[in-house]
Amino acid sequence: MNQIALLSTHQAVRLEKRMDIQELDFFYGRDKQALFRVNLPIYRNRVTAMIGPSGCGKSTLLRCLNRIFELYPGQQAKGRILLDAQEVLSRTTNVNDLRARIGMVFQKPTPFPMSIYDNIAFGIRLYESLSRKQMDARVQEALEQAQLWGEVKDKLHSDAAGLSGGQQQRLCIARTIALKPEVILMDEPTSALDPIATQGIEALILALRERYTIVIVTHNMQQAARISDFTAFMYLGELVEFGETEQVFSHPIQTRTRDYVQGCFG
Ligand SMILES: Nc1ncnc2c1ncn2[C@@H]1O[C@H](COP(=O)(O)OP(=O)(O)OP(=O)(O)O)[C@@H](O)[C@H]1O
Repeated sequence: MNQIALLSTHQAVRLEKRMDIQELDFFYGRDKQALFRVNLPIYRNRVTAMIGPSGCGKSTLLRCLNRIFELYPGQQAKGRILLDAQEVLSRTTNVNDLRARIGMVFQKPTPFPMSIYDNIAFGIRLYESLSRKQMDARVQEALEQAQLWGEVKDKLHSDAAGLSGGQQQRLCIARTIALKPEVILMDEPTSALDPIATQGIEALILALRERYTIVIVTHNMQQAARISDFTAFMYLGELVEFGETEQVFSHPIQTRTRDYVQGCFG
């Protein structure tokens, strides 16, 4: 088992790596290199935030973790990414299975044009054939974990487009959870939401940490400070600093990190 002891501010805690990014380079076409030799551990049952100014490579890095970038021609990752012992970037890795193990939630809530129930059931049907009763239970479990069940249980067969923005984003999280992922990637999941809906999603992320490993890209440094255990600060495609969130924000080691978290640029 891949464990390390890390001395946190208050206590020594044992951490287990769920993913490990090693010497990762990323290219958009031939000429544009967007990531440079990134090394980063992702710890199990922790929230890792990626922060940094616009264009520094946060989303690119996130999109490498489940190989979603491969949906676009000309994009290439070089280096190594491990999910436990599995080589994420290997040609022999089945990307559909990988994307079930590593789910993704996007910036804008993107419910499918179908009922609330079918939004959840749709993805499950691609991977498993469940009886109606089993499917009902899975849909309910996913909506409960996403803290949406109470609000939608009486209208499961209504169009998902009728939900509020915050509810739609929780539905997208439920859709991801329903596939029983190990890791959930979130790319600016609250940037299209109002402050109340944002609070709801932040509380949900903290609750989900009990069961899942979460990686979140955020522009919002307060958000990173509120909800993450670890923070990675990126700049111009390089990982400048990685550490416990409290350390990165209160006692950054690198000058560029300090300038960024103190709002000197960004
Ligand atoms: N499809 C693309 N083709 C070419 N270059 C791209 C493409 N997508 C992103 N880039 C470039 O790659 C670099 C990293 O972009 P990326 O979107 O990962 O940054 P980011 O930190 O997530 O930015 P933001 O916070 O603005 O979303 C930038 O220089 C960007 O212009």
